Amino acid sequence: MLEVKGISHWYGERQVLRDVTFSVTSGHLTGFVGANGAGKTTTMRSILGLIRPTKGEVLFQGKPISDTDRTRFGYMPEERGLYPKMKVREQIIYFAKLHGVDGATAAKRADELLERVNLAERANENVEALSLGNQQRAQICVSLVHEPEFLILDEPFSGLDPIAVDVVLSVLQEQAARGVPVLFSSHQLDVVERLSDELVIISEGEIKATGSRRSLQEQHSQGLFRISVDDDAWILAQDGVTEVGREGEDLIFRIARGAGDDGSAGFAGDSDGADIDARGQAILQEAVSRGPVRRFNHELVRLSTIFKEIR
Ligand SMILES: Nc1ncnc2c1ncn2[C@@H]1O[C@H](COP(=O)(O)OP(=O)(O)OP(=O)(O)O)[C@@H](O)[C@H]1O
Repeated sequence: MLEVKGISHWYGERQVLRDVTFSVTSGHLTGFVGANGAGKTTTMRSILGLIRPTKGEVLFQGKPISDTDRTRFGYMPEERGLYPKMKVREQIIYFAKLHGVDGATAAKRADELLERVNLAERANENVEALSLGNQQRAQICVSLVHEPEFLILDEPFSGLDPIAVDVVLSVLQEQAARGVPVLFSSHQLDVVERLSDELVIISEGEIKATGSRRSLQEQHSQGLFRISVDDDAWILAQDGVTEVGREGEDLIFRIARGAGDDGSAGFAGDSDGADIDARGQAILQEAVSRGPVRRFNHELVRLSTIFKEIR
């Protein structure tokens, strides 16, 4: 496990990280999400020892992280780090040797990895001859060739086509399944929603939320419902009910906490989750009495909505 503890960082007068604290555990992918300039790269560079944060520390397996630990990390930098004029396979072998892997093992692993990311046919081309997506596949091979104990990837999915996203994703999932903690940053919420099990959300240098994607979504989904009926105007006229969006014939609406105390939709009283659910049920019953209900369910909030709410 890797723990980031209370990291704050200033560039000159400007504070860009504020008491950043989170951990990355093994067995799954952790998505590090934030808008451009939120502080993801600065945090990752602090973990890697490429910058020394003004305050705070990073622990690996419970101890302050050392340079030796870091040689066992795999890193994919945002600016990518390949030599344009070197052949793809040679380059993977070169980086493996830099990490102390012997030549024969490096060659074997390079071939396996190139096969794995569907790049074997391009193995003997110069990096600069490859598309950006293929360069990224090569970069993934470089970050994995020394069989790292921790993987840290800065925007590994940006600029990839859907097939390449699936290839990179399955490679990362294999690593996670091997027990390697994987931290990847992204500003693409749709990608993160699909890919990561654990989330760390950062905004303007501050951690806004951490936890499993599912539990964060559930936490932010209280009072959110989806219904499909012929006429739904009466629902939106209820106290505390607001429209969140529409998809086809479906209305997605939220019942506010503490709403309905005037008795609308039948319920007064406490503002807890059970009460909101009861109000949802009351709306369903009324909808059924008014005509056919094609769909009614609790709606799980999209990550993009959570992101807007907590930012
Ligand atoms: N070397 C530097 N000197 C001064 N300011 C910097 C430096 N590097 C980054 N910053 C600033 O620090 C803030 C955080 O940047 P950082 O690159 O960590 O964000 P990010 O979340 O990775 O963004 P992006 O998604 O755009 O890469 C930004 O406002 C950025 O302009």
